[in-house]
Amino acid sequence: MTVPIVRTVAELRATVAAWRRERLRIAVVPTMGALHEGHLSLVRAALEKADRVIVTLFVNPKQFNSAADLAAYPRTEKEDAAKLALIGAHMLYAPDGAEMYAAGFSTTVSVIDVSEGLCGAYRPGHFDGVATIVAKLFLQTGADLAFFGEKDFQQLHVVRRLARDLDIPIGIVACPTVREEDGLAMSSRNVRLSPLERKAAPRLSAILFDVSERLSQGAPVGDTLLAARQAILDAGYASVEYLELRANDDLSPLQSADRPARLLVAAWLGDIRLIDNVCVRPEPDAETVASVAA
Ligand SMILES: Nc1ncnc2c1ncn2[C@@H]1O[C@H](COP(=O)(O)OP(=O)(O)OP(=O)(O)O)[C@@H](O)[C@H]1O
Ligand SMILES: CC(C)(CO)[C@@H](O)C(=O)[O-]
Ligand code: BAL
Repeated sequence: MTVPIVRTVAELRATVAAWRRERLRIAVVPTMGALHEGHLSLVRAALEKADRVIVTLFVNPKQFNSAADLAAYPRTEKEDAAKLALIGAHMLYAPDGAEMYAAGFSTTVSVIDVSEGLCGAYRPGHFDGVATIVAKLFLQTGADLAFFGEKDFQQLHVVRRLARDLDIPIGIVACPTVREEDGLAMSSRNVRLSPLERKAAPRLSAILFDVSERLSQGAPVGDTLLAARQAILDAGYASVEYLELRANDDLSPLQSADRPARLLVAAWLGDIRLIDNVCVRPEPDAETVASVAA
């Protein structure tokens, strides 16, 4: 089994046009490759909701803040294609840099507000790079639906705002974070952790879950987050960039967990930057709302 690999916008458009003539529903799953179960969960979710699923693979230089991080980013296209073929994706769209950014490329898509603070504060220009490439991928594929992981929670908000503000007719679907058995959020960068760092890594999610529980029971936000920062450092992390409570729906800063919220963190383990987030006071699901109303 193989998955067709498409390298050019022209070939992508020709295939999409043929699918459109058959009135097929098309989904896109943007990635930077080095696919793991987190990515595959997005592809499976897309396969459930659409007739054709395009997975994109482009290590986007415009969203990296450091040349070393870009150079070290894992590139495993052959293995990625094999994984996608196995689960039945319909296309791997893997353009090269010149196809995406032709000579003289001069446009930046910049989403304000939701891109400020959190990762936006520590990775200047990052979300401009993300918004620019995601806008291109949406317009190139013309997909009906796009699937993103909650692991990159701020990115999810940026992409939703981008589609809304630019009237791009695409539904953004959020998928839950997939974790290793020990709780570590799956990430392509995890392979760069040393064995010792990999052992320490899951303390981050354990602390997040613990703090989330305490905040939803009314623990004071300031003191609880201060103690949690120290606990992350005690677990072997070199530094904590941010550990913040934000509103689930618009990412505004919160001083108390009196509405559905997210606890978001970025921390360095050795020279690897890890991010994670968990919900605090999850939104009641439709069934709970119905039973309370009854
Ligand atoms: N553990 C995960 N669970 C669910 N979705 C994920 C997970 N990891 C990544 N994704 C999603 O996959 C898509 C592509 O992400 P990306 O290729 O950057 O992978 P990554 O593992 O997040 O890599 P890295 O964070 O090291 O750049 C994004 O929508 C991202 O949110
Ligand atoms: C959305 C994305 C593929 C854009 O390059 C990237 O930011 C990612 O992998 O999350
Ligand atoms: N998952 C977000 C991609 C990045 O770290 O650049």
